[in-house]
Amino acid sequence: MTKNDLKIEILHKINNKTKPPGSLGQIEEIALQVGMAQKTEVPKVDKPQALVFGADHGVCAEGVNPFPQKVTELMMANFSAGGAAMNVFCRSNDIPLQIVNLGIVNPEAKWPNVLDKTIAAGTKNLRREPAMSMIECERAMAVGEQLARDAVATGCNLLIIGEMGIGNTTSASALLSALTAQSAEFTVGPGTGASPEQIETKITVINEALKRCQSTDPLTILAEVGGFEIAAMVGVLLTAEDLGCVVMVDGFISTAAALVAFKHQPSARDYWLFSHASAEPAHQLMIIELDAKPILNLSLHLGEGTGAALAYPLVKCAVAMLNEMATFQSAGIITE
Ligand SMILES: O=C(O)c1ccc[n+]([C@@H]2O[C@H](COP(=O)([O-])O)[C@@H](O)[C@H]2O)c1
Ligand SMILES: Cc1cc2nc[nH]c2cc1C
Repeated sequence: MTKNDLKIEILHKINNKTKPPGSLGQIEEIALQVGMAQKTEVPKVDKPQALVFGADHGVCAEGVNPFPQKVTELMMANFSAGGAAMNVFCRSNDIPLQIVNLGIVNPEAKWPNVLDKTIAAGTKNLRREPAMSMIECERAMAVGEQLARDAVATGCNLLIIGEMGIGNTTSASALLSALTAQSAEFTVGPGTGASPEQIETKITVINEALKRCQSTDPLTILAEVGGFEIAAMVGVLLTAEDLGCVVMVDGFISTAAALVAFKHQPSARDYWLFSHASAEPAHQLMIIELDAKPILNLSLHLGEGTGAALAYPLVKCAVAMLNEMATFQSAGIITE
């Protein structure tokens, strides 16, 4: 069956359900997108897998973040113990959660239930030099790709991505600026609660990084101003198309990863669901650039994959609608 034939078939199925046409709004669009991604009119999202990537950022040396860098490590311990918001939401919605350490400043730190895929003890300071070498960036992307492949090989039919890394809103804003030629004044925001002075510093830091990094290649830009956890998410997002697996994108930082992946491989975008509109103001600019339609709008700005874990039940309902809801014919409802 061609792609277009499948689309017509799924739309026909949705339109014959016992409801006025289009009355389930975006739920109908989600059902269509998941069916198209899985190349079937009977898709499944009953085996989700959340992958949350943690890493530290050298740019913290510039004082761009209100919370101390050490919080990345402390939060890894919190994830390990099951106490973070993402642990709670995943447990509530029966989503298996894998935390992955891509490289925090303390190389000694190890935790139960946290996969150690350390690339280096945090990135370099992107104000002064490339955050990663191209080799490090490719290695981090390969971690994401391999985990996505392993998950799908063991039956996963929906991936959720999230991140944790103090300082990573500066990377996300820098990626947005570099990829869309928008000045840092428009792409920088409060992150975890930056003061007006810290926001000014973020803008200066990004402007200096952009002066150094003149490349237009998305993966070079990723290495220059991104982070290990962002690169790992890019790896997952780029693999989705090959796997025919939907990836649920979370907030500001994971959408920055989506922007990198989209600029590198535009066709992969059809495999991503945007779970929510982040309260970080420049997320809106990313959403416009990606022509995305976030599912939720709850003023979230935590990251970790929390928005995606919260939106997952709606995706489940969209698929259940497609698979289980009666049609006018099966319910015996005659309309003419
Ligand atoms: O996902 C979002 O929309 C979001 C918006 C602002 C902050 N965060 C989280 O906050 C951390 C980065 O914030 P900052 O201020 O240290 O750059 C990082 O761990 C992110 O997960 C996440
Ligand atoms: C406590 C805390 C938890 C987080 N989770 C994701 N980003 C975070 C940032 C902070 C500061």
